[in-house]
Amino acid sequence: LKPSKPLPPGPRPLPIVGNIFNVPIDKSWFAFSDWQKKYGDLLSFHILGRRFIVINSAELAIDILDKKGAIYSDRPRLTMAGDLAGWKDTLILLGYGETLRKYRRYFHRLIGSRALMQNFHPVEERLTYRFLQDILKNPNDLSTHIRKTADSIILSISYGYDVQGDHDPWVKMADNLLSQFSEMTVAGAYLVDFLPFLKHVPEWVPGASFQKTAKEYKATLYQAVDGLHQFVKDQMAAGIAPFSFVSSLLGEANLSGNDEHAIKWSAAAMYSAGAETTVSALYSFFLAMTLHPETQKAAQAEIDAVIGSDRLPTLADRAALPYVEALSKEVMRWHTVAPLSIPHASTKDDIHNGYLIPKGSYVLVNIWGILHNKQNYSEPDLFKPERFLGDHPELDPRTVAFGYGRRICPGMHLADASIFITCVTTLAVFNVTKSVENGVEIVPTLEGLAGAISHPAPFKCSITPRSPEAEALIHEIPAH
Ligand code: HEM
Repeated sequence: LKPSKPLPPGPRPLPIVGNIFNVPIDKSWFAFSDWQKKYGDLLSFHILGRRFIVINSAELAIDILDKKGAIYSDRPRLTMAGDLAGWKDTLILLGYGETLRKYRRYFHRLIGSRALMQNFHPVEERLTYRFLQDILKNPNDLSTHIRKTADSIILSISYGYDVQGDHDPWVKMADNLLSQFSEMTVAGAYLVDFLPFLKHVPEWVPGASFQKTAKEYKATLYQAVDGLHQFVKDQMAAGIAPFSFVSSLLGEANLSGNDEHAIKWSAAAMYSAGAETTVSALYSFFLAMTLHPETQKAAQAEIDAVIGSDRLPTLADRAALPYVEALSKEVMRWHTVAPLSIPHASTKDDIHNGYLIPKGSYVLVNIWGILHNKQNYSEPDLFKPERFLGDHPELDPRTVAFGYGRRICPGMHLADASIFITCVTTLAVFNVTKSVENGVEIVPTLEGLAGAISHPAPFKCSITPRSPEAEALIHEIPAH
C-alpha cells in the first residue's frame, strides 16, 4: 500500500517529539473522549515517531479489531518488562502467532464459557462465603478481604492452591510480581523502552542499572511461575491434586515438553491479568452500594423474594435474579477497570474508512469512553441497573469491558462469575451504608485512579449484617 491516504485525525504534532505534550500521562482516556468530539471516533497521534491509533466507538472496535483480527492482534514490544524481565512469555504480552493461539485454546477449553465455569462454581462459592465471614469479623478491612478473595479464587482455579491465612507466601510473591510489572510498564519509566538497542549494554556500565533490576525481576517471575507449576505436579504425583486449570491440562495424555511449557505460561497469565482487575471491580461494587441505598434495597427485595432468608444464594440462582444480574452489569460499566484495554499492535498497513493505519501502530480502545458515551447510555455517570432491564436494554457493558478481537479477555467468564457471586451473597446478608464520623455522614465519590488497571480511590463505608438470621447464616458456613 502506498501511504497515499491520510492518517486518522488528531491534534497537530510538534517536530520529532510529536504529540508528547498533548497526551496526559495519567487518565488519558478523558482526553481521548474530548478529542472524539473534535476529531471523531478514530483518532491518531504520535510520540517520538511511535504511531498510536485510538478507537472511540464499539462499532469501529468490532470493524477493526474483530473483523480484521488477522492484522490487529499483535502486542507492543516492551523491552524492559518483556525482553529483559521475561514477561514476553506470558499470554498478555506474547506476540501474535501459533503459540498465542495454543495458550488461548487452553483458556477456551477450561474457562471459555459460562457453562464451563460451572466446574468452578463450588470454588467460587466456597471462597466468596469465606469472604462474607472475613467481612463479618472485620468489616473495616474491606479492601484487604477483597484482595485476598480475588487472589484465592484465581490461585485455586489456576493451580488448585488454597490460600492460607492473611500472609500467604505465594500471594505475597505474586503481589510482588505485579507491582514489579506495573513499575516497569509506567510510561517513560525505562529509557530502554524508547531506545531498545540499550538492552545490549552490560550491567556494569554506569547508567545500566536497569539490567540488574531486570535480572532480579526475571528471577522473581520464574520463581513464582516454576514454583506454582511444580506445586501442582507434586500434588498430582501424590494423587491429591484438586481439579484446576493446570492439573486438568497436565492430566491429558501425550503431552510434549513444549505443551507443558505452554501450560505453565498460560496459567501464569491468570494471576497477572485476573487478580487486580477483579479487585478493582469488586471494590467499585461496594462503592456503588454505599452511594445508592435505593438500588441496594431493590436488589435485596429480589433476593428475599426468590431465595428467602434461610440459605445463601449460589451461582445456580443467577437466571432467577434479573435485577441483581443488571446490577452486576452496571458494576462493569460504571467504574471502568481497564479504561484503555491493553494495546494491540498492527502487523500490516491498512486503510480503514479512507484513513491509513500504518503497520506497527499501537491500537488503543477507549473503553471508558464507550462505556460513558451518551449515545450508548442515558445519564452515563449515574449507577442505574434499570438501564439493562425492560424492552430496550442499553448496550451490555460486558461486550465492551473485556476488549475485542483475538485478544479479548480469556478470563471474562471467570471474572463475571466472581463479580456476580460477590454481589449477590453480599446483598443477601449485609447492608452497605455510608459511614458516620462524629455524627457526620461521609459521602464518597467515584474517582478512578490512574493506571492501566484503574482502581476506585479508597473510600469509607459501613458493612453490617442485615438481620440476626443473616448473621447466623454466615456463622453456619462450614469452616474452611
Ligand atoms: C473485571 C475483570 C476483568 C476485566 C475488566 C478484564 C479486562 C481485560 C481486557 C480489557 C483485556 C485486553 C483485551 C484486548 O487486548 O483486547 C484483558 C486481557 C486479558 N485478561 Fe482480562 N479482565 C478481567 C479479568 C480477568 C481474569 C479473571 C482473567 C484470568 C483468569 C483474565 C485474563 C486475561 C488475560 C490472560 C488477558 C490477555 C489476553 C491476550 O493477550 O491474548 N482477565 N482483560
